[in-house]
Amino acid sequence: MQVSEIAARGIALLGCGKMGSAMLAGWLDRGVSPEAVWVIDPNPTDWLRQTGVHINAPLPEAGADAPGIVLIAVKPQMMGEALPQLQQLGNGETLFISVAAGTSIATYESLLGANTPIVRAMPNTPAAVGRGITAIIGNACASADDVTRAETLLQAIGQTVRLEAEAQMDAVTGVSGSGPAYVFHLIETLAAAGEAEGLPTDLAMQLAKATVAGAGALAEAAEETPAELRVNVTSPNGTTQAALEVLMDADNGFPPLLRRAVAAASHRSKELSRG
Ligand SMILES: NC(=O)C1=CN([C@@H]2O[C@H](COP(=O)(O)OP(=O)(O)OC[C@H]3O[C@@H](n4cnc5c(N)ncnc54)[C@H](O)[C@@H]3O)[C@@H](O)[C@H]2O)C=CC1
Ligand SMILES: O=C(O)[C@@H]1CCC=N1
Repeated sequence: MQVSEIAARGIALLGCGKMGSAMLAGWLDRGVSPEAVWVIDPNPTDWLRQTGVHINAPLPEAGADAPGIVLIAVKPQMMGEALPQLQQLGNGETLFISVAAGTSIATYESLLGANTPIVRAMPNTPAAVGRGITAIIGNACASADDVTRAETLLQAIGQTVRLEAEAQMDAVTGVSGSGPAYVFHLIETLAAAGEAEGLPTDLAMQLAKATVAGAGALAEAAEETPAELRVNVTSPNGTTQAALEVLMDADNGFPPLLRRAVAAASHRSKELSRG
């Protein structure tokens, strides 16, 4: 199934910030007609205005002309204000897809009606360059076709994976949803450490960015596991071993630090779902 076929019945996009605009850009690149997209956002950007999509125009009414898909990409805190205008499309043919962190399927069912097909998704910001990864799960009303349509739409911004249970979404959010921020912080701190060792600021940042991007690309392309790739860099008694003795320390190294960071993100995701 092509994205343009899925969009033929119309897509309403609620919220067109970082995530919404990455998805919209991916769909338009894949041949979706701007005429098929209705964006609702009180702060349309210049980029959005020049796409030719409908902006804050009245949505086609519920029934035969209703959009086939509503994609919700507002902040969880804005949901109470933003969602009521779409309630009339609940309990019908329209498939709702949400990328909001910590907003549970049960919350949408209570707002839109228990007979509403809903797919909950968790993308990440490398979506902006088509390199995101999005985990998805449908509710009991979502048919196999609904989940496939959601998956195809989200593949416009990168890979997708299907979850077995909604409960996995909190851990997914802690690993891949928030994960790009951990990697960006790794780049910042690697560059700062290079500067502390005497490198000029720009050179240290260039080295740190290229190292993280190159290692990421190698980890994805190589047949070896990340652990094997790590061993390949590490000469006995060499420089890498000296660094890894610090980083792999069981009490103060990466393992307990990342364990705590991912647990904190997952915990916050659970708190958000409780409202
Ligand atoms: N940024 C990230 O790394 C990720 C974000 N998400 C989720 O994606 C959703 C959107 O996040 P971002 O795009 O980062 O936020 P953002 O702040 O860039 O975009 C939110 C958009 O919603 C619009 N908005 C505010 N009130 C509205 C209303 N009443 N009706 C319609 N639109 C309204 C804002 O004008 C803004 O353009 C959030 O729910 C977040 O949890 C999910 C995964 C990763
Ligand atoms: O920080 C957040 O809550 C969102 C969800 C995942 C990434 N950003």
